Amino acid sequence: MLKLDGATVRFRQRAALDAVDLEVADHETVCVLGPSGSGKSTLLRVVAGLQPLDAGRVLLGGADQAGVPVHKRGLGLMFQDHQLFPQRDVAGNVAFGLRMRGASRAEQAARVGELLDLVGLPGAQRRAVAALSGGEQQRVALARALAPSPRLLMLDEPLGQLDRTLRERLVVELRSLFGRLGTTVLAVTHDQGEAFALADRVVVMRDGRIAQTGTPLEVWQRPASEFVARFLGFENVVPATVTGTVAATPWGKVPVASGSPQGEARLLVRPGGVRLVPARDGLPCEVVSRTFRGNHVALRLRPGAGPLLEAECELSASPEPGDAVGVAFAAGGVVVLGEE
Ligand SMILES: Nc1ncnc2c1ncn2[C@@H]1O[C@H](COP(=O)(O)OP(=O)(O)OP(=O)(O)O)[C@@H](O)[C@H]1O
Repeated sequence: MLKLDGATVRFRQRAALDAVDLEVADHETVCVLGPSGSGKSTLLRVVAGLQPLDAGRVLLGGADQAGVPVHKRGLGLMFQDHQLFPQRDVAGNVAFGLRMRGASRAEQAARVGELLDLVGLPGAQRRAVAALSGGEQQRVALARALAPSPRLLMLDEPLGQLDRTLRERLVVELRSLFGRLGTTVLAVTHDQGEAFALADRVVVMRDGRIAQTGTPLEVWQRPASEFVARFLGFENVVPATVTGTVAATPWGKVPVASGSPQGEARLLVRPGGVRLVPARDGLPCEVVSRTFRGNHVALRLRPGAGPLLEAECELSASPEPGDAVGVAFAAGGVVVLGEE
């Protein structure tokens, strides 16, 4: 469906996109994630035809898009800077792309009704856009982008303005909607929770390049590098020397999976791989803090040597700050990271 082939954009000397290769298959939802300035918006703008390439190609359905203007690419755009038209009502906004294509009034009305049902705003045709909540406006923007049945739907921070509860609900609705419609989606977000909930595949960007691509589970379980691990919020990363299935670290010996890369490496211990045991049976640590996180407790532990350790435990088994605990490591929660 979509292919980027060595896509490069430079602003002055700096590459905002640096020879990016990316493919999105029919019916696939791909989320591009990355810190501010990593090139996410530039990537979307290049695909939309809003930003010319300095090198490389963008292909849609196998056809090179060089010289093809935005409105001829068959894309649905829901961008932060593409606000709704405040002077038009909901129906006027949703029908925008249909009018541009010369659809009859009857066709427009039927399609608008269908789309408002789809996004959970049945009967909202005549409502004023300014009188809608943020979440409702977001749904109208989505209906507008979907109206002309685009071959590729592109979303830039689709739920960026909304509060967390609404975002979490909408993300689930969006995923099921895209599944039902068979829409192909390329979305950009800096919120990993959103990307992981929405995507079939995530692409993590760093400085205009792809740092890792994989299913949400693959990236979460096996971050490719220290950059990706830290971007995902993991903090237990230390230097290590791996020999067989054991890594020597500042926290002592840590088991690693057989087949792990050998020698000097950076090592990630996911909080789930840190098990609490009686103080005399493991690495002795003091509990520095604990934070309730819904169904578990996040702990910060200070070992005798090495950096602080993040751990997780059940609500009912949680020690208190100041308590002495022991730590054992589980190989299933340990990842030998690749080179940056
Ligand atoms: N029009 C422009 N002129 C000059 N530099 C630009 C322009 N647009 C983007 N850049 C630079 O290109 C780099 C990538 O920007 P881009 O907006 O693609 O990042 P992003 O990952 O979308 O960031 P954010 O999450 O903050 O929106 C940044 O260093 C940015 O400053």
